[in-house]
Amino acid sequence: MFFKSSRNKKALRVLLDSYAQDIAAHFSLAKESVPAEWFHLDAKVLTVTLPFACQSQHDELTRIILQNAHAKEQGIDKVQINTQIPSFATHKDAVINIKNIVAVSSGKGGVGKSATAVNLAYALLQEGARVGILDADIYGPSIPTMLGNKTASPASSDNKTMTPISAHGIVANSIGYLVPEEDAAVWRGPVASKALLQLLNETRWPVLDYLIVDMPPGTGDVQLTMAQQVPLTAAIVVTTPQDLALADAQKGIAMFDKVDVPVVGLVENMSAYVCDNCGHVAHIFSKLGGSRLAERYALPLLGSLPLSLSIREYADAGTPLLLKADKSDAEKQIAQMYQAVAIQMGAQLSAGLELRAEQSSHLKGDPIAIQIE
Ligand SMILES: Nc1ncnc2c1ncn2[C@@H]1O[C@H](COP(=O)(O)OP(=O)(O)OP(=O)(O)O)[C@@H](O)[C@H]1O
Repeated sequence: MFFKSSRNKKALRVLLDSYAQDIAAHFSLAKESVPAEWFHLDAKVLTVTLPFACQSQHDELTRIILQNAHAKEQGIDKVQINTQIPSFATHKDAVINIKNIVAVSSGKGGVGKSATAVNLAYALLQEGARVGILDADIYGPSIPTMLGNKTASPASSDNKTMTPISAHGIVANSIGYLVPEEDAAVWRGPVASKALLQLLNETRWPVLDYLIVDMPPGTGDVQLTMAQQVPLTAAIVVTTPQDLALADAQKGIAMFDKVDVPVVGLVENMSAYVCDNCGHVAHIFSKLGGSRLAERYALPLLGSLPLSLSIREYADAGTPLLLKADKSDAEKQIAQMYQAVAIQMGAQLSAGLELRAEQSSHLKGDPIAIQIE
């Protein structure tokens, strides 16, 4: 080992402290959220094991660490960054093979909750996480459209459980794959909640780091029951910046508070429109609403996404914008915004939540293979 004497132990503490500072600053975390256990030093090689996926940041993190004055002093010349996403504690028992379930919700309809859920799922995948998506929007399932597989239907070998649908590296299930839209649209609340629990528990999920749940819009009894019955790790509230949507987003925050599910952050969608021709920025749905709401509730603003033709076109065409190989500059910017949301979500979960006492007893299957097309 590199540090042997007590004097060197002190040097090690100083070194790790200084790395913790660097990493916390990079991810906008408090320094206390970056514990010494993330670091392992062996001779001149520093291994950093992060509890969230951030593949796009590994090179930058390596650069930051190697440039750290203490690292230079101690002759560290190699950095290895690993990802090990843990399972965070929930009030209800975990679902088999799912480490963490994150609800994407909105107080108001049509604010872009499903588009956010889908793009977040692919951003998490690109950052190196294993991801599934569950469409809980029983009354208006749009995930099959956004994944481009409306006519798919989950196979069942035993008539009891379903194999989720694979879509460009993630897995999904939705009531939209199972029954005609007009049938589900007339279900009463208890039937809708039961259908969601069945979808969740009777799907044979591979081992997933995150299952993203696209909740039905609103904060009524159905949403409350769903939030209560599903072992949610945390929730994200999506809003547009105008007053009406913000008022409903507050109801969403209050709903999760009521059922003791932490809100990991807000996403402001359709925050501004940038004209493709002249670059003029128009705040169609008002300005800064998301950041003011985040401030009021002391919640992280995970990201602000523009009103963008590309977001709509890719979502409606069922082709993930994030996975497109030859993105235009504008598309690259949007992809980076979603990646930042994904990284912040993971970082904030690790900063704010306790670990599940039993990490692996509910993980019984094979992990989904990460295949980015
Ligand atoms: N940032 C954006 N820019 C442009 N169009 C968007 C954006 N976000 C979502 N959309 C589009 O707006 C429409 C509604 O989005 P979406 O279905 O995601 O909303 P929702 O909040 O889930 O709706 P619902 O209340 O029906 O569940 C879709 O056509 C989607 O492609």
